[in-house]
Amino acid sequence: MAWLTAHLKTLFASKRPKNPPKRKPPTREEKGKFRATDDDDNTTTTTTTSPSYNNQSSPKRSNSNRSSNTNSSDLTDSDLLPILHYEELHLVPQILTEFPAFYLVGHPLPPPPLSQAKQILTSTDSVKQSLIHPRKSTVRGYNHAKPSGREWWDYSPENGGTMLTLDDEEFRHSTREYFEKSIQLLQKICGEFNNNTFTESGDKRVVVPEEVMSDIGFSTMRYLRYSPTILERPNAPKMEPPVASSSSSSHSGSSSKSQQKEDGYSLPRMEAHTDHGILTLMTATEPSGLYVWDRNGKIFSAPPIENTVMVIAGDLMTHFTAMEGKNVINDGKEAIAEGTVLPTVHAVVLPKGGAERYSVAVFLRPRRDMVVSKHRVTKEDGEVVEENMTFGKWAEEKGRVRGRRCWMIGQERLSGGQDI
Ligand SMILES: O=C(O)CCC(=O)C(=O)O
Ligand SMILES: [Fe+2]
Repeated sequence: MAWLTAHLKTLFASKRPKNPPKRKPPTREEKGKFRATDDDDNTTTTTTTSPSYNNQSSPKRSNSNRSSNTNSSDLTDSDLLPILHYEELHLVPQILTEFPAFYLVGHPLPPPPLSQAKQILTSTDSVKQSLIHPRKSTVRGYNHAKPSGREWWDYSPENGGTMLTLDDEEFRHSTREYFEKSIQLLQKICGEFNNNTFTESGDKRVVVPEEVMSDIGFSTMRYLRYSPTILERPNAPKMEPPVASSSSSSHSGSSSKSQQKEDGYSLPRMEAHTDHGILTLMTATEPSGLYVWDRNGKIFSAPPIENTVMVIAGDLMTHFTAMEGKNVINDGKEAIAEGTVLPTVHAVVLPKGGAERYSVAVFLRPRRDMVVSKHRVTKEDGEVVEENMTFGKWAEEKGRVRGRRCWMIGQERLSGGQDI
């Protein structure tokens, strides 16, 4: 992992421009709240990270809530992600510049639909087949990445969530309800960016376009299953020694070719990546195996914590919070200010032991035709023109970056480069 950390450190060590988007700094009291603190004498066994807003109701992080491959006694306060109360959403813009993720407690969401994830992802093969999108979309309906031991189903909000779904009223109802409430919550968080970001002259700055708050755009919800049984392939030896990976793993599907060259010794996983959209809300079953990276390459374990959801930033949030007048696509690192939220690099590696993991991820995304930025293009005759870059094009372009699933700020686009 050390080389990876070092690599990410280099990539994210951006110099600080002089003209960052301004936010009112949190008060001392507020700062104390979003920094996780131990509130129990027995720090080696509880490693509690209770924000000080209300110790009575604050969630405990017990050892059983920790990732099974993390020894909690090795953890210090600075290894823990912050827990925020729903009433403190105004702190999110600040928190997301300091941490790659936060847990939210006291939110108005119903229980996460993890049993629904299990229900649909353990359906029969013929049901799964019937849930595959006619044009094989990897962001609608059923998909699998067998070499990575993972399968997933994406909700289709169009037509009231009645397409590519189970013929089960209860399933449909809870799926739709969780999706809609989660999107409302993420939109509210976006509103906090607009309420708490200021221009040089002290006026409120519209960071997230208003339409993101009023339109679900191309948002979706994903149910995922990670299981060693998905990795199993006919005629494959049960266990092979580890092989240095050529790292051309697929995020979005599998082919028989990729299955053949896949390492025999592997754990169910999702490769390190950033999400396309604005914000992602996540929740999962144990065992965890979810990790997030901060802007300095520091890795945090992000196990599920009861009654909380985790929120991370996607590529577009970086774009929205870039320096005024600068553009991540054209200006790379120069567009990154202190108040810019970087996209959260995250990965899942299931701990050894054979257990399954289910997760739910709700992605807030704008409409695909939303113009994200002006994009400089050099024409054949050498003339440089500005073209509109839509969200759809942005996402497509990212997909073309070979071997990369992270939008590497400040790196040359499409430059190839090392896999991570
Ligand atoms: O399974 C998880 O917790 C993460 C899923 C994820 O990162 C994704 O689908 O983009
Ligand atoms: Fe993701």
